[in-house]
Amino acid sequence: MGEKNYAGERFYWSSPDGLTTLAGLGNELVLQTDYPSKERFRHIENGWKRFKKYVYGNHQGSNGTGPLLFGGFSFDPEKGQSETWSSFSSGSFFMPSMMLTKNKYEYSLTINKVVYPHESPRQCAVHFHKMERSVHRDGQHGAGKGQKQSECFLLEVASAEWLDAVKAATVSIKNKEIDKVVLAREVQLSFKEEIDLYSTLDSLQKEQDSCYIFAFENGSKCFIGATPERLVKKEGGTVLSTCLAGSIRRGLTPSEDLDLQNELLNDEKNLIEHEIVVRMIRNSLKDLCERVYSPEKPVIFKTKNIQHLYTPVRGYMKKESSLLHLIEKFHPTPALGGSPQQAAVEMIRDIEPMNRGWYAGPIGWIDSHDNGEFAVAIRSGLVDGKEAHLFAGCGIVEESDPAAEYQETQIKLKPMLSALGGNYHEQQ
Ligand SMILES: C=C(O[C@H]1C=CC=C(C(=O)O)[C@@H]1O)C(=O)O
Ligand SMILES: [Mg+2]
Repeated sequence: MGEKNYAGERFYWSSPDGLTTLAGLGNELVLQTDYPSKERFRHIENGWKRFKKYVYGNHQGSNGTGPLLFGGFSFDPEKGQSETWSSFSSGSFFMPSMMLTKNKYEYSLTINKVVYPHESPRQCAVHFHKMERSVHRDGQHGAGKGQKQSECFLLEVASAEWLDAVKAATVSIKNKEIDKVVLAREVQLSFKEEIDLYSTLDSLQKEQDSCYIFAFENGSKCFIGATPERLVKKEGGTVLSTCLAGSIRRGLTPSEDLDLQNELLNDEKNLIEHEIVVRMIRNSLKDLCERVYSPEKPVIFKTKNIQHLYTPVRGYMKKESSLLHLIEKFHPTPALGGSPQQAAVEMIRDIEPMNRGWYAGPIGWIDSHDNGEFAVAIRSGLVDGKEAHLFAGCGIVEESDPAAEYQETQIKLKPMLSALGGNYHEQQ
């Protein structure tokens, strides 16, 4: 919805448990940062704090209603700019002019307005009425025209270099320079026709119901995806994070699927990949929380195309720590970066043959009470007219085999390829 008045200024978010769905229109307030360091999290936080001092009324609505920010951060602010991501800052958030929230079965409409000194209360009241009426008028838009089987050329970017990088990483791990690093690659798509964002979102929503579905529109570009990985959810003093790392394909029959599940639960290479993430998240939370709970062993998490090892981690904070501070502590977890964190990020910067932009960065929302939820923007793509850039990565550990990791990225690309609905032809 909102295409006529708000194209380029829209977002969509839905969490897998169906608890919170948000659709926002219009950039009523924009907070952006280009700080090339961890300072970027505080920069956004300070901007939001300053703004909140002037928020009228004490909003006590349910989750994801009232004035809130939606946005995200790039993976690595020190990587430098690229043509593809040129309009994306290292952190960018907006408070929508209008937002529809669905909490399970309850719908709420939020209208935000920044009031300037010259505006009278009457003018504001007229504005709120107008906005509310526009929702009813605009409500019928948004059904996807359907882009199924649109012809599309698919170009694998630097896959030979990526395989070399995976090999080089396993050598560094054997030499004890690093424990784990996540390496990602890019695929470029050129469609004959404009990509239909509605159909894409619709397919993701239907096909990837165990994932967070997100779309962040920025001018003519839209960053969109279906990620299974929560970074952090904060509700009052309760913090929930999720470790998702270690993967295997889905079986073609229920019994093959179960065999693969058992194989993954007992596979040493994948258990190491996973354990490194759990250790880091647990330790980060222990610094901030008086109690941290997580099961001893991972369980299986399935999406339509892939199965993962999964460990939830929950903590109760000692003293209030902000959501953006939690993001600063966690990002990037070893599910996206590696371990040790700094060495892994530097290695990615040096040997990964692409610029991640917002891929694998934190994306989500934060309300005026500092509650909110962020996911890690994987299984995602940047859509621009007829073009799309898709990304997929793998956790590399000592036992990693480049060809097997390549296969894993192929599976991770499937959700976006399917949602975009192309009839794909490989371009050499
Ligand atoms: C980096 C990605 O996946 C991460 C999340 C889950 C499992 C992963 C793995 O098994 O390698 C990755 O760490 C991606 O999908 O691009
Ligand atoms: Mg893996």
